[in-house]
Amino acid sequence: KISGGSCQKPDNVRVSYGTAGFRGNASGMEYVFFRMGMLAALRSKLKEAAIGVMVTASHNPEHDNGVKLIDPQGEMLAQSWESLATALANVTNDQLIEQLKQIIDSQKIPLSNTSFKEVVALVEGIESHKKQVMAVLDGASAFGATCHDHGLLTTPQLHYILACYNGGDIKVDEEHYYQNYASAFKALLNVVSLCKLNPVTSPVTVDCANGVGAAKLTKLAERIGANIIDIVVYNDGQSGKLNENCGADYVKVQQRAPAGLNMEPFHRYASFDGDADRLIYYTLDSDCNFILLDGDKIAALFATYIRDNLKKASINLRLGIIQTAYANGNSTNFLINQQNIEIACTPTGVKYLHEKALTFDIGVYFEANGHGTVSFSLFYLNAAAFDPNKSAEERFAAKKLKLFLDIINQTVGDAMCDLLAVEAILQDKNWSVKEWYRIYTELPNRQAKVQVADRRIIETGDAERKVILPSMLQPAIDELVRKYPSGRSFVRPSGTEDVVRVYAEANT
Ligand SMILES: CC(=O)N[C@H]1[C@@H](OP(=O)(O)O)O[C@H](CO)[C@@H](O)[C@@H]1O
Repeated sequence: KISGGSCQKPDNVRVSYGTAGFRGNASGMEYVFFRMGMLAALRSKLKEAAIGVMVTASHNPEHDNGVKLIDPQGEMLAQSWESLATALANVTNDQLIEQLKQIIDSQKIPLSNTSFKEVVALVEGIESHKKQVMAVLDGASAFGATCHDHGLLTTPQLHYILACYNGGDIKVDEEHYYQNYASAFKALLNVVSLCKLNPVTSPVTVDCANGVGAAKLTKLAERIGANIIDIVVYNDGQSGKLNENCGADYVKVQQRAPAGLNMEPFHRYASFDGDADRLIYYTLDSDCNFILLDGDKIAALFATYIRDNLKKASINLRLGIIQTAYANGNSTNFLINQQNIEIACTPTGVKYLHEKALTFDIGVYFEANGHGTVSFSLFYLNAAAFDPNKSAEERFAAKKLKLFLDIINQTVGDAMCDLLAVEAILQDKNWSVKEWYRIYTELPNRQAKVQVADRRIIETGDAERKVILPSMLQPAIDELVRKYPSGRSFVRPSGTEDVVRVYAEANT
């Protein structure tokens, strides 16, 4: 009763599966994992046993209308999401589990390892991350992969561990991550505080969006030591819901603090997103106006710090900043006109920024929403830090820069590492958040999303800054924008949600 689907997966998982256990409330990757896991579970554990009701669903809603529901005799029961929902409404989880049990009993299938109870757990609906982990482990084991389950991690921690693993360090684990970045941070602070009379010791309060970052940041802070950095964790997930009125995206888009956070002027506040790959800072000015220090400002801080130290070390490397259309116009002006730093603009999505960053010797890339990092090779800096032909001052700047870059997680934007990097620069420059946000003033801006019948009719060009189709749209935007000094606006279909995003900024 295995029926073809159109998931673009390797041959042995090409058929995409779920069972009637799918109640229509899983979505996106969760559903893909769920289907893969169920496929593997069914094929390997139940030996392709017939099952009362099967669903095949396609990745692509244009194929097969997205979904099919077939009974064991091959009879088509439903062929659209709507009819599926109706058909499934008559099958309870209990009934499905009962069916699975009967199949197992009747076929006398020996169950091993991850077994029937996990299939049942998938069907019953347990915490989503456990479902996903089991589904992936099951799916991967079924086609012979060796799996290492590292438990709950932030997204960047997982990237870090994988990068170490691919680099040959197969024993690497979560603790390795903390030790690596805690010691890198301490090493830089050791160097910078020696030449400073008045270290910045005020706390930084971090809204962890009630996500996985809370527990991980607490561990990292413990490894560094409270005498070196004072991190207060807010929204640690004990009571609030993930991303509900909090988190980096909420703060960035709403331009306001997470609910319930009592802020003091000029204190430092930061927000992670749920999986801790985005970071933004914010504070209040003396009139209690909310001041956002987003990905653009973090990029500007990183890039100017790197540039200044490259100069002091007399190292000639090509430094670039990569932005997207969402970068505030004044951040672009500041970097190009005042700082003379090279800028590139790519379409939205860190994979594009990352790729472009690699074309520079040192590439600083950030989306305005706080997702970003730095790509570099330490080769020149290591050499310069020990070059006897350089002056002590030059060697010192090279060493400092190397220590700074040691704090960066190059594999992907990492809220924890980026936080440490910001804190280290502020310490080194003896800056409060006030000096930092004053490097330039953002143009006032708004971001909105609009539901349309079919977002795919909008095609963009020039790194998503111009609409190509429908052809009447760009002239209409231009006409509106012309009315406002420093006005800029663009429209693009989202790549992750069924909406069209609209961005606008201007002098007022
Ligand atoms: C304006 C905005 O924040 N867009 C986000 C969002 O993409 P959209 O294609 O705009 O839906 O999700 C992406 C993935 O997280 C992120 O990389 C990107 O920056």
